[in-house]
Amino acid sequence: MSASVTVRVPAKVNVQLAVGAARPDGFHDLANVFLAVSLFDEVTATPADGLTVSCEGPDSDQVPLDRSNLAARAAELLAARAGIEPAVHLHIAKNIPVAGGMAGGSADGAGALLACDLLWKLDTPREELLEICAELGSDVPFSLVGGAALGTGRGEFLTPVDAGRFHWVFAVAEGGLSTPAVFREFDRLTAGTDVPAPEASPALLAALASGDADALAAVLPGSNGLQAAALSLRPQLADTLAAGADAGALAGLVSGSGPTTAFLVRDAESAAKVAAALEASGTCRATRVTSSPAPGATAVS
Ligand SMILES: C[C@@](CO)(OP(=O)(O)O)[C@H](O)COP(=O)(O)OP(=O)(O)OC[C@H]1O[C@@H](n2ccc(N)nc2=O)[C@H](O)[C@@H]1O
Ligand SMILES: Nc1ncnc2c1ncn2[C@@H]1O[C@H](COP(=O)(O)OP(=O)(O)O)[C@@H](O)[C@H]1O
Repeated sequence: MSASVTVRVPAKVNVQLAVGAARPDGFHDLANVFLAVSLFDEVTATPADGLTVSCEGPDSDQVPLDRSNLAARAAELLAARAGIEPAVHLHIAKNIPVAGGMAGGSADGAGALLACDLLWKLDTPREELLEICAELGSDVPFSLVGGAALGTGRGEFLTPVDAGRFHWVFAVAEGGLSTPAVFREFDRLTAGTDVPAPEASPALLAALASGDADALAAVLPGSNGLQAAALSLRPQLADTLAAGADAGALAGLVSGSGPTTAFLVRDAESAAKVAAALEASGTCRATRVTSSPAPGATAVS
């Protein structure tokens, strides 16, 4: 019998993020078109006496190792439902930027949930796993499912959508941005205006399904409703977006709440060139070359 289970989980970019007005519970209704990209964290669950977390990777010093870690919270919630002790060590191999708008914490939560479910042989129905994900956070259900999906409600109700293959370069910023702070800035910037109910764009969904990079590039500008708020809190991101455009990206946008920026490029060759130019521009800390769609949480051992 294997002594541990490792699950690989993708990062995401939001090709559309339509944001409604703040709800009474403080959340915002969204039309959130999620796309999983080939940048992965890995979560390994190993039997242990208690619940512990460790993390390795370039940003690992920014990851909490206590029970506030979403991976630990996932193990606790699953164990409580099953009526067992969360006796597991969770090791996170982290590649997804922390507090970068790429759902890295959500990925680890979904990864830990699946890893513990397999380790403890619980065989929890998919629907129940998705309920636990939604309890962990708005983005966590999508991390489990991956691919491409429209998220409604606060992003937790998912409908799969068609997506062709696309190539992306991500520019990782220095430091993170707090998701609640970006939503608060959205509220400040839209105060006194009529914020329409969020709706997925049929043109964007058609472009996503077509796999035609030029068609998707044409509809990406303005598709992220949090971009103005992220730029307001981090004006330097405008320089990164300009550097990506100068480097030949077909389109650029802030990834979710930022501060990572995402650049749609034509192919793998163009991705390498755009990544090199972005790194040389001095407007970002690092780059990651990816493609989409990527699968959701998947056991690899
Ligand atoms: C903005 C998005 C876009 O996919 O992700 P990031 O770009 O940060 O990764 C998500 O909506 C983030 O989802 P997630 O990071 O899971 O957020 P949660 O833990 O559920 O909520 C954190 C906080 O963000 C705000 N929040 C989140 C989701 C939502 N629909 N409305 C909100 O106002 C609330 O202030 C909430 O207290
Ligand atoms: N496993 C985890 N990985 C990263 N951050 C985590 C994790 N668990 C909890 N966090 C907390 O969540 C915050 C948001 O992290 P993250 O999910 O990476 O960003 P974003 O919400 O922008 O996608 C971090 O600053 C950190 O305090």
